[in-house]
Amino acid sequence: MGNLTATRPSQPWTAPTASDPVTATLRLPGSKSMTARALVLSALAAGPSTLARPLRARDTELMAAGLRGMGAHVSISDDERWLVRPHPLVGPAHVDVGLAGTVMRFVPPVAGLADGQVTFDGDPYVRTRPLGPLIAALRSLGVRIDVTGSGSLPLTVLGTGRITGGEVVIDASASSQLVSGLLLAAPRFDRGVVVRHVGPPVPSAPHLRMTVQMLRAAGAAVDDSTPDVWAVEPGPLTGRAWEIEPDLSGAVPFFAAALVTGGEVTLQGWPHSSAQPVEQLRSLLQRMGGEVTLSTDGLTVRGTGVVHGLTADLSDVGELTLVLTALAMLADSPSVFTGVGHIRGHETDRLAALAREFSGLGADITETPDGLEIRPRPLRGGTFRTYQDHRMAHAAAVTGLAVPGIELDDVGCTSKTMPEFPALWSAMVTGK
Ligand SMILES: O=C(O)C1=C[C@@H](OP(=O)(O)O)[C@@H](O)[C@H](O)C1
Ligand SMILES: C=C(OP(=O)(O)O)C(=O)O
Repeated sequence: MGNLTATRPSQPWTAPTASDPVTATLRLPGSKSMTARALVLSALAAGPSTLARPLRARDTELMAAGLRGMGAHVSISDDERWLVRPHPLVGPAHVDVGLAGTVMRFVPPVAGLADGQVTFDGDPYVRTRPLGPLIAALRSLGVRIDVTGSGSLPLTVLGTGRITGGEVVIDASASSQLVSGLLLAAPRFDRGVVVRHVGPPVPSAPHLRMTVQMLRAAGAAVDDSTPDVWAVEPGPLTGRAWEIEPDLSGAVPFFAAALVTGGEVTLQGWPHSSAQPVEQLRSLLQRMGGEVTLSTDGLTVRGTGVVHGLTADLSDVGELTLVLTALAMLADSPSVFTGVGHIRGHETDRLAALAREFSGLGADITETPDGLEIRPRPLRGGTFRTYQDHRMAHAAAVTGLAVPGIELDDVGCTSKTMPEFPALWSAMVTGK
């Protein structure tokens, strides 16, 4: 385990401990997943688009820069409203994917539609994240790709301005993004696409539903009525005004603070109908002892200060595993999480990282092939390494509410999806 060296200087941080129940009303940044999809669909559309309240963070800025490098006009100077004016896509260009799964998997299909060469690379660790099935699928749909390194990245897409498309079989058990990437660009393929998944289950079903929903909102004809098969008709995408919802996964550590401290946290600006898995989250937090309500004020989570253990298959919501693990550490009974073997291929091997760092604080935690088993017992303060993983930092922050002296080696990794995390968190905990 252990990520390769990052270029960004690390930012040590001591997680604040809560002396009182946390009470906060928060306005949080936009959804990473919606911002990424809206940028891609807008760059491929026939007319201009706007993104209201997008996420400004490393992943989405890299997405904007990647599309801009291929010729799209993407203006992100206004925090509240980004503008995208499509323009014929051309190479040569270089796309820095950082550590972003969305950029590494959504942009290569777009590059196949560009006329010219587009090179891709990113942080050292991203080269280990699964990409092979997407490369193979794109090749079988008519895209020329040179893999120049020993793994999947770095690579060069030799775009010709068009992709034939058609039927393709893919094993997307490592990441739903392998399918989303193909679908988002597919309306612009000559024959559209029929993607058939064959293999162990595809994780993150809600993210695939978001892809289909946003494609349809942009005017694409998508058939997802057969399990594990997605068909996208060729046709123009329309430019539109995208309303980006607050990021639910980014809100989860704040909601967890309500459970741990017996407080109340409200996320403002939550829509009545959401593209994110709010019902799954509600059920998980309620089973752990929280109360989740939606009102005109927003989405509110209340806790009692007593957290219950949880046995759950988290395959739909793998990115929540880290904060739920922190909650499970503070629970009144054991927890068993399954269905998340694929998060070993996220920003770091998350199961190994969680087991290692929580063990270092005195936890009784066992890593299984596809999950974790946690038997709560008192934890002690100590160093918690984050491995460039924003959600490891979120987990450590939640633990620090109840355990004094949790020292993160680097909280700067939260810039991947929420640069303001340390400031927002400290303000919420200290009430200042
Ligand atoms: O499509 C998306 O926006 C995402 C899909 C999921 O990826 P995996 O299916 O690889 O888990 C999720 O974990 C990631 O944070 C965002
Ligand atoms: C898995 C995640 O990110 P990525 O989009 O880089 O896969 C995540 O944000 O938890």
